[in-house]
Amino acid sequence: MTARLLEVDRISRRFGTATALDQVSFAARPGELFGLTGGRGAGKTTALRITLGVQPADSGAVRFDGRPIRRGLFGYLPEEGGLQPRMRVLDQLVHLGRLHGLSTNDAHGSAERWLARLGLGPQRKAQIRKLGAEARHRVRLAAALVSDPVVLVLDEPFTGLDPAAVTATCEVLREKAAAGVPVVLSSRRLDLVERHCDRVGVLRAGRMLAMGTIAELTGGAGRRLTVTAPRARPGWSTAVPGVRVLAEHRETTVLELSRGADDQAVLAAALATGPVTEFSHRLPSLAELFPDEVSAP
Ligand SMILES: Nc1ncnc2c1ncn2[C@@H]1O[C@H](COP(=O)(O)OP(=O)(O)OP(=O)(O)O)[C@@H](O)[C@H]1O
Repeated sequence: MTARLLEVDRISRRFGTATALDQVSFAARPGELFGLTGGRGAGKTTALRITLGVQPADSGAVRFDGRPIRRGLFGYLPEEGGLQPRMRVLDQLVHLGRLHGLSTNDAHGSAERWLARLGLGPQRKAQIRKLGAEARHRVRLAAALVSDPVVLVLDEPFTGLDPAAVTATCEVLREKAAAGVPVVLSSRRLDLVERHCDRVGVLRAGRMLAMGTIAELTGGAGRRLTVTAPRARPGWSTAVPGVRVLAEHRETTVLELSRGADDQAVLAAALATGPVTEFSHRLPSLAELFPDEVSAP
C-alpha cells in the first residue's frame, strides 16, 4: 500500500569530486512529520531539493503515491529567499498560488485564509521587505501552503524563531499532516526535531546514519542511569557487568547500561558505599546520541 506515501529511494548526488548524498533513502507517510537532521553540510538541503524535483539526482528515484514526482505538486519553504522583497504580501501569495495552477479567485481565497490563519491579516498590503524577520517567516510558511500542496517540504523552518513561533509553526504542520499531507522538514536542531517530529533521519556527510521513530532511536541505545551516592568514591560501579561510566560529577554518576545489564546490581553496588539519594532511569536525547551532529543554533 503506497497511497499518499512519499518515497525517496537511494538518491545520490555529487558536486565535482564532493559527494553530497550517497544512496539516501527515506519515506514520509501521511499523518506524520518526518525530520531530516544533521550538522552543517550533511546533505539536508540537497536531499530536499531533489525530493522536490528542483535539483536532479545522479541516481535514485523520488515517488509520490507510487509514481515519479511532478514539479509544482509540493509546497516548499526554502532555507532562505523565495520571496520578492518589493511585492506586497497578499500579491506575493496570490502570485505563487497561480504559479502552482490555482485560478486567480482560488489563489485569492487561499491567500486570505492563510493570512488570517497565520495572523498576517494586518500586514496583507505591506511590502515584504518592510516586514520583520518573524512576520517574513510566516509569509514564507504561507507561501509553502497557499497552493494546498499534497506534500510539504520545509528547509530549516525553525531558524530564527522563538519557542512560541516554533510551536505555532508546528501546529500548522500538524494540521496539514492530520489532513493526510506528508510533511518533511530539515533542521540542524536535534532538540526541536526530537520534540516535534514523529520520525527522524540523521544525515552525516551525505549518508543516512540512523533513521526511525524517536522511540526507536532513543530506546535502541543503552539505558541511562543516574545515581547519587554521597559517600561513593570514583569508580564504585566498575565491578558491575555491562555498565559504563558516562559522567561523574561530585556525588552523581551517569551510567550507560548495555542490554541485559542488571540495574539492581548497580543499586546494590551503590548502597554498599552508603546511602543512595537518587536512582533514576531515563532515555538519552538525540543530542546525546549524536553529539557530532549538534551544531550551534
Ligand atoms: N551547488 C553546489 N555546488 C557545490 N557543492 C555543493 C552545492 N550544493 C551543496 N554542495 C555541497 O554538498 C554538501 C551538502 O550540502 P547541503 O547544503 O545539502 O547540506 P546541509 O545539510 O543542508 O547543510 P546546512 O545545514 O549547512 O545548510 C556540502 O558539502 C556542500 O558544500
